Amino acid sequence: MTDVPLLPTAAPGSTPVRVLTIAGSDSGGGAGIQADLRTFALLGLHGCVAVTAVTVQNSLGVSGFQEITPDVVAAQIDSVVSDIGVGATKSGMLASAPIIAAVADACADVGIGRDGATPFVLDPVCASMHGDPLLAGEALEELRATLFPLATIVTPNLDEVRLITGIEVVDESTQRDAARALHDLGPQWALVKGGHLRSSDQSPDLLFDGAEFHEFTHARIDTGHDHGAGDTLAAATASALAHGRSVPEAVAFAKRWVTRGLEAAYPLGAGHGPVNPLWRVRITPEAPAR
Ligand SMILES: Nc1ncnc2c1ncn2[C@@H]1O[C@H](COP(=O)(O)OP(=O)(O)O)[C@@H](O)[C@H]1O
Ligand SMILES: Cc1ncc(COP(=O)(O)O)c(N)n1
Repeated sequence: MTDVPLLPTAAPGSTPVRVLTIAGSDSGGGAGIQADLRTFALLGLHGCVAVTAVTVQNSLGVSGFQEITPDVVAAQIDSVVSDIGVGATKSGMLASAPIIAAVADACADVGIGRDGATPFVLDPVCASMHGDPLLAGEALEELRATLFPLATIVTPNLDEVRLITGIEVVDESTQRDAARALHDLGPQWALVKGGHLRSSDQSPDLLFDGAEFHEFTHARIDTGHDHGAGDTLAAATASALAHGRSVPEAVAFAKRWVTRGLEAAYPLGAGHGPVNPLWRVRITPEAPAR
């Protein structure tokens, strides 16, 4: 099992480091806001949420979703930041162009993003792992134009890289091309995740800041239970950034965290089970399986 050095935790009774996720709800509990909150809690952070959409989802796929109105999404961000304060923010499913525009305005207003004080991890979620759309097609341009330039780091998977840049990543060289193209869209750092690089026995994630490449890799884990892997990686990155880690340190930490979660992933329902951060909870004696 992968060794994960953990983040410092607050003493009982003292306020933990806070972090905000702007994302959709997954009724199956494996991805989206639920994955983010599992990661935040098990790393000892206090997670706040701005819900963008409620999906009807289980291990087999997403059968529908209801968007939250853009003004309510923006108001959640403002409400949390003005009172509770957050050390970092991550976004996931944003559903539509009007929600993206409202998120961009709200983040800029409260100092979230590369020119503000609060680091912003932008996971440009376009579809679920089952291929069900989670972002309107016409919203891609809004994402590129308004949120990419605000991001401290963007974390697309290879399908999202293709949609955003038109580049098909098949090897190390095209992964570098994609990182350059993503960086040109304005984020401080671009991370091209290699989880979908099925031709490799590795899962190489490539980080680029316009000058230097950093690679984070691990041997590919043979599991069909990888639901929520991207959300978990982005949530752990935001958690480490909230603790003041640099971007390369935060990604290195998050890569180990998601790898450990993939090693401990469990079956759920008839489809894909989730990445599992619950390995952190050690209850003895072990409960019998149900
Ligand atoms: N089978 C696997 N073995 C090891 N790491 C994986 C595997 N699948 C995904 N990962 C890692 O999980 C994280 C999420 O990656 P990816 O699956 O590409 O994103 P998404 O969940 O957004 O589709 C990345 O760090 C990736 O390298
Ligand atoms: C609400 C929500 N957010 C994000 C994902 C992506 O996760 P995955 O790629 O594992 O399906 C999802 N399925 N649902």
